[in-house]
Amino acid sequence: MPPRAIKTTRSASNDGSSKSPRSPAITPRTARANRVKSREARKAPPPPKEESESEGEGESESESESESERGSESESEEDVEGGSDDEGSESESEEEEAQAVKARRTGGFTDENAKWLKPSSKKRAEEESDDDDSENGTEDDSDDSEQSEDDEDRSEDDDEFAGLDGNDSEDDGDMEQDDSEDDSEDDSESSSEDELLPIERKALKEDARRVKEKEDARAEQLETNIQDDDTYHLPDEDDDDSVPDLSAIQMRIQEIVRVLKDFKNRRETGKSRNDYVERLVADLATYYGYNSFLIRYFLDTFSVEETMELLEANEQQRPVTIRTNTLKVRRRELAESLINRGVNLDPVGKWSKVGLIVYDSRVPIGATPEYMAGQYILQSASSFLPCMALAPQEGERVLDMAAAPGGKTTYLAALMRNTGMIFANEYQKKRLTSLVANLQRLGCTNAIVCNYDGRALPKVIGHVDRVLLDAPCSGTGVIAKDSSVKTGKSAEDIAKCAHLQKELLVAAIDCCDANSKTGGYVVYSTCSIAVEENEAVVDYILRKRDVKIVSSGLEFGRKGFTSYRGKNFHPSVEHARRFYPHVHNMDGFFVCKLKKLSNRTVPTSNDTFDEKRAALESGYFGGAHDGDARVDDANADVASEKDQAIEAKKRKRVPGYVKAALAEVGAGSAKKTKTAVSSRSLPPDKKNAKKDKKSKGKK
Ligand SMILES: C[S@@+](CC[C@H](N)C(=O)[O-])C[C@H]1O[C@@H](n2cnc3c(N)ncnc32)[C@H](O)[C@@H]1O
Repeated sequence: MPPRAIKTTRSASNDGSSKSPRSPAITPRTARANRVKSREARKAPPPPKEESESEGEGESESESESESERGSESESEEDVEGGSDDEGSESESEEEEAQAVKARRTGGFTDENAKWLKPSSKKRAEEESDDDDSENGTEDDSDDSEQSEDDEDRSEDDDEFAGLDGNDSEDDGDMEQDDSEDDSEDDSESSSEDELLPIERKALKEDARRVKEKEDARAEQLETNIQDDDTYHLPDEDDDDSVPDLSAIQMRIQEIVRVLKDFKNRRETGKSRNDYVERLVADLATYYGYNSFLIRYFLDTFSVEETMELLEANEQQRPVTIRTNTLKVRRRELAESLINRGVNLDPVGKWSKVGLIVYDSRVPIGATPEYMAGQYILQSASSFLPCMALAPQEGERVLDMAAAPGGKTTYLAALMRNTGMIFANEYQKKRLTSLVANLQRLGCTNAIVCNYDGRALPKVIGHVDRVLLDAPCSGTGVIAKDSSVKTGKSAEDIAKCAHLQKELLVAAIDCCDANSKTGGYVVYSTCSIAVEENEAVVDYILRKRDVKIVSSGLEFGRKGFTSYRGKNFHPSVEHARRFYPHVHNMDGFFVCKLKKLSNRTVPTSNDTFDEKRAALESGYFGGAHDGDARVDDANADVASEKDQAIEAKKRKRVPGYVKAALAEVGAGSAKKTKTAVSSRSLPPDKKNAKKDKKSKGKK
């Protein structure tokens, strides 16, 4: 039978996110929003399938995992089976069938990734908002460069309101007239009125009163907007504990964002930027249900507009994606089988040959015969990326250091066509069951499951050709999946994760054989968007081991940060890739590929000379607290005592590349500059203490 067209009964456009069979999670924000009376009336009824599925997912993901245990996957059987049961009950209308036939005739994979990569165009707030154009005007501003457009929107809105104002007064007049007419009608008892029952007359009056009330409210809002056009008066802190008025908070958020965009002209005299930002932090935290730490963190990492986009994207579920297990079936064959079962799907995009996006399905996608037979696995699209970056070769020895539930291990096995050997390690015993189950279901016969703390592995398995470290993390990239992250993560949690991640990455590098004929690569990934867990970790490893960052070969994704809040990272960190829910409509992810240059446990290779010198010139060694942090980190390393001794010796010497680089930038003697660097890097209080000590000594 010739392969049939894949485009089928999809009734909506290919933008993925809002058409996904997964429901939006019931987040604190949406739950609260439901309580806001003014919104209730406007809310579209949710699709019937939503509740059960999001609950299922929530349950499976809120398993008592500490942040260091958090998995980014939804491959476990429970997750999957919670999936699409209700979809099975969806009745098929004739119209749908007709559309299906039509779509089938059009034929073939569409592979239009661009469409799918865009998050759903309509933002939730917009969907929920009423027809108030002033709100829409502001929220439509998703682009950083849209300041002027925003202003345009504003003025249009204002015009529209101005029109309304005029109408309003007319309406008011009419209203009053109506009222008086009503009254006079009541008095004169016209013939039609005569026919009305008293209760009907009362209802008519009530209707008229409501219309008037609505018009008054609009007029009032218009006035507010006109006032706000120039400056926005920041209201005093809410200090009552009553249920927050989300509509008011939403309006205030918009106003504050508007002020921050043109602070000079729009701020209230006497209020600082910080006053506005702090209010914004509090309002966003209330509106979206986060702790203020995380909101502040996002605002420190992204622009205000981008933070808002991220927060909105976190309110929507990502599209459901599956990965074809090419050990058992080709994607086209799988797609055909699933289409025959009533699954509406498409390829995820040109960048993947194995991924399919599932729009909706008449059968539970985690319980089809094809699923049971291991022809596919439910896997988030961003989880494909680290495996693609690692690109394991047939016959190699590969280590997957943190493997459960096995989404990536099974992909590695498929890429290696079940040849060579994969060490699939998982530290948590209880997670081994899902790992083993997935390996068995998908028919991976080249994997050995082991149960070690990843940090101990260099002593256990020695050298392999490639290592994947999909590290345990804070999960700040997968908030749409696990809303507990919104309130459950603190700066301390992120610091703890970062510490473990550094130790695991040192071990990952030590397990990798720099002399491998085909490999010598390590891929580091997380489902966090926190810089401390990503760029800071790979920047650290550049100083700890003889490695360099290389291109991951991934076609898309944003560059890694080379500086963050006053800290400079090694310039090559830009080769790392960041993926975001609001940009790529994927789970937030970080992927970095490293090439091991030698098996030494200290970074001595000449290959890194240029990068280091460039880094030095760009202030890599000169950041305020950076210098200290680097030395502290070095002491906290898990390297052997011997390595540490070698390193201490090295630190006493001024390395050649430092001398050369310093000479090049015209600094005095290396010794002098070194002292200068170390004292510059002391925090002010320590500097003063040092001064005090000196002057005391002199006395
Ligand atoms: C992000 S999840 C891995 C997801 C997996 N790679 C996949 O694609 O299915 C991180 C895993 O690291 C495990 N883990 C936590 N601490 C570890 C350690 N010290 N050594 C090894 N694994 C650890 C967690 O239990 C968790 O299963």
